[in-house]
Amino acid sequence: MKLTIKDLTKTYKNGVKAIDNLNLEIGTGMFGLLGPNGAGKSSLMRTIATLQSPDSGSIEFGDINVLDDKMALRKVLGYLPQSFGVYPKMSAEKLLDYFATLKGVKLKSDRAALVKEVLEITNLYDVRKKHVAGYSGGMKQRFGIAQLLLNNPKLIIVDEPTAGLDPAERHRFLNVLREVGTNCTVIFSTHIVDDVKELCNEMAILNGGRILQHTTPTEATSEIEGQIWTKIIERDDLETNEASYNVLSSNYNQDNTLNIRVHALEKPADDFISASPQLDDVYFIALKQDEPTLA
Ligand SMILES: Nc1ncnc2c1ncn2[C@@H]1O[C@H](COP(=O)(O)OP(=O)(O)OP(=O)(O)O)[C@@H](O)[C@H]1O
Repeated sequence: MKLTIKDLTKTYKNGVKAIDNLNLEIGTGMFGLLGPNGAGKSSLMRTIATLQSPDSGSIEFGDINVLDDKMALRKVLGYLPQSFGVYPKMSAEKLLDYFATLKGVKLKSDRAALVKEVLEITNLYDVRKKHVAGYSGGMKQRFGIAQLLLNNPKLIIVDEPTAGLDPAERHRFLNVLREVGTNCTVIFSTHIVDDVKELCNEMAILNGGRILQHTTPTEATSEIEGQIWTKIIERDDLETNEASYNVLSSNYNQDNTLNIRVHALEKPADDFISASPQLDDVYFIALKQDEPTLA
């Protein structure tokens, strides 16, 4: 099912325009919404999830008019917010069984089968007897996914789920999402470029409430093939280089020198060497092009 967002705008009471005339189409699979802090990712996700209303625009999911029929969307939605509640001292298995009861699954055996299934998908089956309150951050995030899977959602929205997870937990979480994303639409927001690179078949870069680029990771990197250049410089020379070249990023080497990456259609100077484009380059180019130019 396709999610279609048209001319969406949201200005908060304090005057911040968090969503600025945004248009986007999202199909089945993993969709990555990439943007820096304050780009408007949470605002957009909360709006799609019917938790807040936009000032204008429309959102459709399949044949559901999301803004007119919030209940219809909620029936097929699974939403994992950036941070979510405190859990009681109850085992994951019991808590999920309780949620399944609330959802109306009357037969104990049906609930047991459903709970087992979602625990297995989220890799929590082995720790099903442990209290959720004692789970690590990553396990809690996966439990959040288990909980929303009980509803068999068609649209899953996860807001910055990997923030604060250690690398191993992050990988486990991404693997779970990858599996879940095979048969529904998953929108996943992050400011971590690698999350999108590893997981998403489609992506959009968001900044200032606007979509700067809607693309696929492969297409985006191949478009800037031959335009990325690197050079090793002394730390103190960064400012000079920034003044002369379009420096996208700089990373320290062990000897305290810097490795800079520059975007240019042609080799900027003899001491640069060509580098293969990465998704980070795509992201930084998009953000730099969006910077207000000083008149
Ligand atoms: N309830 C609110 N009232 C007023 N301003 C808000 C509100 N929520 C968000 N904002 C502002 O709207 C802009 C977009 O915020 P939003 O949280 O949607 O961005 P984000 O991309 O999710 O960023 P982050 O990663 O920091 O959560 C920011 O300038 C933020 O300060």
